[in-house]
Amino acid sequence: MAAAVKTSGGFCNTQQQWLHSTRDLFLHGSTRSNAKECKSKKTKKPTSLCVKATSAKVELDFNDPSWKQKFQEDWDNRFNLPRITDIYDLKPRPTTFSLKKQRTPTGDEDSTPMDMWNGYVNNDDRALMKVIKYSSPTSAGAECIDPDCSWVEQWVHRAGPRKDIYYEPNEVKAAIVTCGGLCPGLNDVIRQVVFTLETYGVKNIVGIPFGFRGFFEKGLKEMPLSRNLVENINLAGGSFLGVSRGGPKTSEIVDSIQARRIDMLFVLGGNGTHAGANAIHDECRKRKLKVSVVAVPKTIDNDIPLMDKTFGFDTAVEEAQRAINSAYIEARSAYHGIGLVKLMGRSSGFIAMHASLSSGQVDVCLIPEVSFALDGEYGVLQHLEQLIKNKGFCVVCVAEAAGQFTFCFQELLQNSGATDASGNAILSDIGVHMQQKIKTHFKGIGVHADIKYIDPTYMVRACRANASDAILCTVLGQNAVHGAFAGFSGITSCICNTHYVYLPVTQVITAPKRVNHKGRMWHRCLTSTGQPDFR
Ligand SMILES: Nc1ncnc2c1ncn2[C@@H]1O[C@H](COP(=O)(O)OP(=O)(O)OP(=O)(O)O)[C@@H](O)[C@H]1O
Ligand SMILES: O=P(O)(O)OC[C@H]1O[C@](O)(CO)[C@@H](O)[C@@H]1O
Ligand SMILES: [Mg+2]
Repeated sequence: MAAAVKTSGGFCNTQQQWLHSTRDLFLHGSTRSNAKECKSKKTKKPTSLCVKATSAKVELDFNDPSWKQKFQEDWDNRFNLPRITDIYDLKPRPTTFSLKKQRTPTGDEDSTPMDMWNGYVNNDDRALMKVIKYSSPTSAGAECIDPDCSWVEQWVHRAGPRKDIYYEPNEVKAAIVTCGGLCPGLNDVIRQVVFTLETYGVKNIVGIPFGFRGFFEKGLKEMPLSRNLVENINLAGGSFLGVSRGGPKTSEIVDSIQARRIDMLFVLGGNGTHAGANAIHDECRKRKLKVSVVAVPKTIDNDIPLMDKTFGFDTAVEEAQRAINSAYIEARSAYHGIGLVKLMGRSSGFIAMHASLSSGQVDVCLIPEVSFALDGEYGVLQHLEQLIKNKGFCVVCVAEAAGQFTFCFQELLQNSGATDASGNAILSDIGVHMQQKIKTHFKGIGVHADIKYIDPTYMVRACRANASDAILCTVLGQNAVHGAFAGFSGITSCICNTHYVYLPVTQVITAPKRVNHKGRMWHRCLTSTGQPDFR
């Protein structure tokens, strides 16, 4: 049987545009490069969310006894980490990274590594990407490779310090850049990258101001960084270096990297930034530059595939549930109160779903992955009417992309086709739209309704990282530096299945991760809200 596989956990009956399972990433590689449905309806131009799949697609014949081996070989090829030694003939040297430092009689630290220390990661160490073996494709949220769900094994490379390194620390110039929108934890990562570089013995560390623009804009000077300078930056939100969207062409960035003699570039950002980091890595390879480009996945949206979560997401959820709490208090205290909260998430509903779950105060959660009608017998407005009648008040949480970007469904709101400096589509305001619709509906039926609309927008991301994000940032930042010294480039430092790993950037820029509407988490959210199907 060829691999025209049944789709479990997809978003529409026709060919799925937004694929989210590992099985899909493997089997449907070529469907993703069909950008037809990703085109903006108005401009007919592909949106920047449609990044072409770079992974090879292997047709699997499940009657072939060696299909598992073929699958695994393709997997290993795709998840193999690119190294600077792929293009450069280099000899490694023993690492200078050691936590068991010997002390000289003067009390100064000597960075000579102790041979006996067993704290290094072997290049062949791996972590399992998936740990559930579904017995059937019909199991909730099943992600299966073959029709019988018989195969699970998928390994990725473990992150951490290696015994051998490919750079002389005292000759290294390392640069850090933070791109895209703000995200809690950016400063924590910057700080840990600097600390770890210094632990290796790097003296020349700089920050590139205001994202990729800092490579280009005249008047933006790189900032020398040191442990002393970044010691306390994690106590505040934002980015110590500044962020931006848009910016120069890849070739101009690499010209600048060459001119500045940068050996290691740490790129902190979301899916757009990762696409940029990959392009920089490719261009450096083309020019045969010995530069390690290492990304750290940042985005409150949590929409980068294959990883458990991106840093900043937990904090954003925590802040978002404060807004929900306020909406709940307002709604509960008003006669026929309706609390409405709109939460960020450019193309996915993770923040809305998790904040709804964590607050436990939401009656209706609306996300872009699940279509819904506002009007009609089974629409949201009819349900709100019932809630007001039965309970006296209610709370609605809507993701900013809800009713938009659904591709497979009827969209509620049309976008203007306008894009931001990075090429991301600018969304219509679903919150304001819903507020108006609710008002009109209740007026129309002659029932009093007191709507309190809260749009916390930038408040969920302009804050300092919470404890769990701070730990994640610490580990990811340190591992990014270990990855660069180990000679990897074009990788991202992330967490998969609770383990810290490196993934090739090519594997995480195929398409944004979206909530699996057939997955257990969304079903838990529905159990919590008690909302019906709005179609
Ligand atoms: N496909 C691409 N190729 C090269 N560079 C890109 C690409 N997409 C985006 N970039 C660059 O990456 C940077 C950040 O992109 P973007 O504004 O989309 O934010 P992001 O990294 O996705 O983060 P956020 O989650 O905040 O949106 C921008 O400077 C943009 O020019
Ligand atoms: O207004 P800005 O800074 O361009 O960013 C808004 C977008 O950035 C994010 O915070 C992260 O991608 C989205 O949730 C949101 O749509
Ligand atoms: Mg993005």
